[in-house]
Amino acid sequence: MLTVAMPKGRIFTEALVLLKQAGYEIPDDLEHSRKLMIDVPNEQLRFILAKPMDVVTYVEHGVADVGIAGKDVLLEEERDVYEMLDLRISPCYLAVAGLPNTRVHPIAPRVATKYPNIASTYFREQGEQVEIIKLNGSVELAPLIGLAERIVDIVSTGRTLKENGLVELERIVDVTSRFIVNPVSYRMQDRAIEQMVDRLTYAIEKAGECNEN
Ligand SMILES: Nc1ncnc2c1ncn2[C@@H]1O[C@H](COP(=O)(O)OP(=O)(O)OP(=O)(O)O)[C@@H](O)[C@H]1O
Ligand SMILES: O=P(O)(O)OC[C@H]1O[C@H](OP(=O)(O)OP(=O)(O)O)[C@H](O)[C@@H]1O
Repeated sequence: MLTVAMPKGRIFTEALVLLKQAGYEIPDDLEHSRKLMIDVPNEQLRFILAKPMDVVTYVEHGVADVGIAGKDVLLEEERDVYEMLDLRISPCYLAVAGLPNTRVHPIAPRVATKYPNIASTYFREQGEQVEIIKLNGSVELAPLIGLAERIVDIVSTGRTLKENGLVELERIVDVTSRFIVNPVSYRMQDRAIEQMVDRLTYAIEKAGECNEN
């Protein structure tokens, strides 16, 4: 049996569509109950439902063999997992944003973000020294209230930036969800995992063809 760590929230629905396209039987419980661990004996799968940032932790520790995680999460913390597939779902990107005509503080520029590592690497590569302020959400609030001049955050439709009067300043990196695998599971359960990779690859290609038409 393979244990699959699924991210609750935004990615979940799109991931289920992909799994269904790959021909997996998805029980109603997975979509509609509050259960966090659901077995699908016919498929030899156990699903666990975790916060998106925690999926990688479950897979890294081997309590889940495989999982689905945003590239943003994988970039933020270096983890010992294999990234096997770009599932091409939940697309968005990480960007630097601020109020229009943002004046960066000359001595102590501050950047608020949920992604302190990605942000500090980015500004270091740009040759800019900044103070990173870690937030857990509602990051767009920071420039409005004077906590930081700039933010690094996810942009998808751009609606949150727009409705808060912020503008995108620089685009950092594109993000989609990835299929990740525990390295030991990959050795011990290679056939089952390869089969899942093949089925998902087929579903990704099928979804790609549908988008083209
Ligand atoms: N507009 C978006 N905002 C945030 N994440 C997005 C967006 N579009 C796609 N994603 C992807 O979804 C993942 C986050 O999903 P979600 O927002 O459900 O989790 P979360 O932010 O951890 O949840 P919560 O808001 O409950 O803390 C990201 O890691 C990213 O890969
Ligand atoms: O470009 P958009 O389509 O508006 O999406 C981007 C927004 O969505 C996410 O926030 P979320 O709703 O997850 O809330 P959070 O700020 O609490 O993380 C993200 O952090 C942005 O704020």
